[in-house]
Parts: sequence; structure tokens; C-alpha cells
Amino acid sequence: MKVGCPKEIKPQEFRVGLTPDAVLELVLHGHQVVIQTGAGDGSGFPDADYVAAGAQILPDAAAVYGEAELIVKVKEPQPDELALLRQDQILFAYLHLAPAPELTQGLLKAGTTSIAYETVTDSRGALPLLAPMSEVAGRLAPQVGSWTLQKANGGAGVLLGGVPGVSPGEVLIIGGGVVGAAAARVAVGMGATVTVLDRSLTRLSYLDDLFMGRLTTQFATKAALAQRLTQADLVIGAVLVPGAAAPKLVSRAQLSTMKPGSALVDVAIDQGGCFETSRPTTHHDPIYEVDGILHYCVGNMPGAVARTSTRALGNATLPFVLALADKGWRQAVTDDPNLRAGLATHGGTLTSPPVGEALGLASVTPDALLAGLR
Ligand SMILES: NC(=O)C1=CN([C@@H]2O[C@H](COP(=O)(O)OP(=O)(O)OC[C@H]3O[C@@H](n4cnc5c(N)ncnc54)[C@H](O)[C@@H]3O)[C@@H](O)[C@H]2O)C=CC1
Ligand SMILES: CC(=O)C(=O)O
Repeated sequence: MKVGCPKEIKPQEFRVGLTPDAVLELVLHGHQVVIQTGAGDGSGFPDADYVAAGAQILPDAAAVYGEAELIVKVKEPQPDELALLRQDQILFAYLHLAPAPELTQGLLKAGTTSIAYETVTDSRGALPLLAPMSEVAGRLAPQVGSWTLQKANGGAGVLLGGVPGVSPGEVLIIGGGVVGAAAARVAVGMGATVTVLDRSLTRLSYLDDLFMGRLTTQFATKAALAQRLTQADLVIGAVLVPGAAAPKLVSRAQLSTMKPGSALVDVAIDQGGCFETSRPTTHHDPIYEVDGILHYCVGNMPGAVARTSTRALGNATLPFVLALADKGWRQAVTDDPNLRAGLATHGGTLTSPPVGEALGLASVTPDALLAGLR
């Protein structure tokens, strides 16, 4: 199969979908790989590394999309990229369709077979292609939150770690999954006072054991959240209902109950955000203020640390990329229910019921689609 990897064009996105190591694996499996010139530069992989691994370098995105049967990239297609996708092509990337009606319609119109990294599962029901980037974004969240809290950035001027004689800042993490646990690890390391809210008692129990008393866990009722919000200096939004739009957990009215100059970091912004007042921002212009509360809502946080993120993502995606290239999409998703869980669109049909529900669109399950193709 001919596998293509374009340069990412989302603002300040420096990751790349294939590493030179992944190219070599594909070539050893008998595939051809085409890479857009400069695609790996932001992650520290010059064209020469791809050539050494056996790839062919093409001059622009049109050439890569024109030649490739399987497109492997990082972020959801931007409008210019949607225009290049074809019905006979497979797209493997983050898609986050539930909050994105135009992108969803664009993929349906293109007829492309698209597979969303963020809903591919593993045998435990976890999300192995989301997890590495959640580890990164979780670790970044207290870092960007503490920067946001600095006075010069509009924040209250609170140092999360405190100093001898002055209390540390309070960090509230809503959602104790992969992002939440990684954020807790860094926030605890900074010396902050950390509370994690989650609706899963199993997860809270795990975090309680892991942190051995160095943070507080609390079941995520509306009352608990309302009370914790009044104390927090930094709130990290890290909830996920896989495939679906993020639930709005903090209303605009609740901002007035918070301390002025506090910060919200909405990591769940890629699924639409879990604060009513969240709207997507970019690394170039990451924060804005509503009712005296700072908001940081960057949807591609791991892109800021691309050298780490590209390798971490590539480690996780490679087995699935090889399966798609070796077998074709239909056999690969038939053989592997975990990859099948990522199937989002095919031939103009939406194959993600949570996205259908979020956007009010007709959908079928991937199983029903495959049964219909038999
Ligand atoms: N902005 C960015 O650059 C990035 C964003 N993300 C996003 O971060 C979000 C979290 O991802 P993960 O931690 O990997 O998910 P996860 O599935 O590991 O954890 C989500 C947690 O939220 C909890 N939860 C669900 N509904 C809740 C509610 N109403 N109240 C309290 N807790 C609730 C679940 O029990 C679970 O423990 C996702 O939207 C993901 O796409 C991930 C990576 C990068
Ligand atoms: C998860 C995701 O969308 C990202 O890492 O950009």
C-alpha cells in the first residue's frame, strides 16, 4: 500500500504522523511511503532521516494526498485538507467529531474511510491512542496553569507551590483519568494542594492508593464541585465520555463564585470543553478572560512539545498503521474490534453513534456497516 504523511497545518502544530522509525517498519512490510517535505522538521526529523528510512519526499500536501491510499497524520483535517481527501482513501488521525459539525459533514461528503485515534480501544476498554497525548497534556496542564496565574498574564499572582510561611495554591482537577492523573502528579510535585473529582469510585480508589495521601479525592457531585470551585486557584478540566461531546460541568454563573484571577485549563476542549465559557484557543494566543477568570483552552497542547509527543504517539499508532497498510481497512477492522471502535466515517456514512447523537445526524455502528458490506 502507498502510505502518505502530510505536514500538519493546524496553527502551532509541530507533531508529525509518522516517525522515520515507523517509515522503516512500513518499508520492511513491503509498503511505499511518501512524506511531505518538512513534515518532520518540528519534531526534529529532517527529510534526510525519512529518505534514509526508505521514504520518498514530495513537495506539497496535494502531491501526498494525490498519491497515498492511507493518510496518517496527527490532527483533524483542516478545510484545505478536507478538499484533498478522496472516497478511496483511509484517514487515520485524531478527529474529535462530536463538537465539529462542519468537519463531520466534510468527511461524509468526501466519502473517506476515517478512523479516529481517540476512540480506538484496547482489551481493557481503555483508549491507547489517546493515552500518550493525555499523559503529555496532563503533565502540561499545571505548567500552563501556573503560567496563567502569573500577574503579568492577568492571573491572581498565586505561586502554586507556595513558600515557607505562605500556603500553596489549590488545584482542582475534574476527571481523574489519564489527563487527571498526569496533572495531579505534576501539581503535587509543584507542592500545590490538589483535589481530584471523578464519578468513578474505582478510579478515585486507584488515585488514592497511588498518591498515598498526597492529594484529596472526592466523588464528583454537583454540590462537591460547587464547593471546591470557591476554593480553587487553578481548575483543570479533564473529563471524557468517549466519542461524545464533553459535559458542561461549570456554568458561567459559577465563575462569580470563584476567586478573581483564578485559572481554568480546559484540556477537554478538543471534545467541546467542560466549562460553559470555554472556546478553543491556540498556542499563539492561549488565554482569555471571562468575568475575571482566566481560561486556557488549547486543543492541541501536546503540539507544544512535539519532540516528546511525536515519539509517544508514534509508538502507540504503529501497530495499527501496519495493520491498516498490511490488510486494508476492511480486513483490519474486521479482525480487530479495538481498531473497529475507531471507525468514524465510510463512504458517506457516519459510523459513530456518540457523534451522531451529539450532532443530530443519522449513524450506524461499525458492526452494522460491516454487516451491510458483506
Ligand atoms: N487539549 C489537548 O491538547 C488534549 C486533550 N485531551 C482530552 O482530555 C480529555 C480527558 O482525556 P483522558 O484523561 O485521556 O480521558 P480518560 O477517559 O482517561 O479520563 C476521563 C475521566 O473523566 C471522568 N468523568 C467522566 N464524566 C465525568 C463527570 N461528569 N464528572 C467527573 N468525572 C467525569 C471519567 O470517569 C474518567 O476517569 C479528553 O477530552 C481528551 O480528548 C487529551 C489530550 C490532549
Ligand atoms: C488528543 C489530541 O487531539 C491531541 O493530542 O492533539
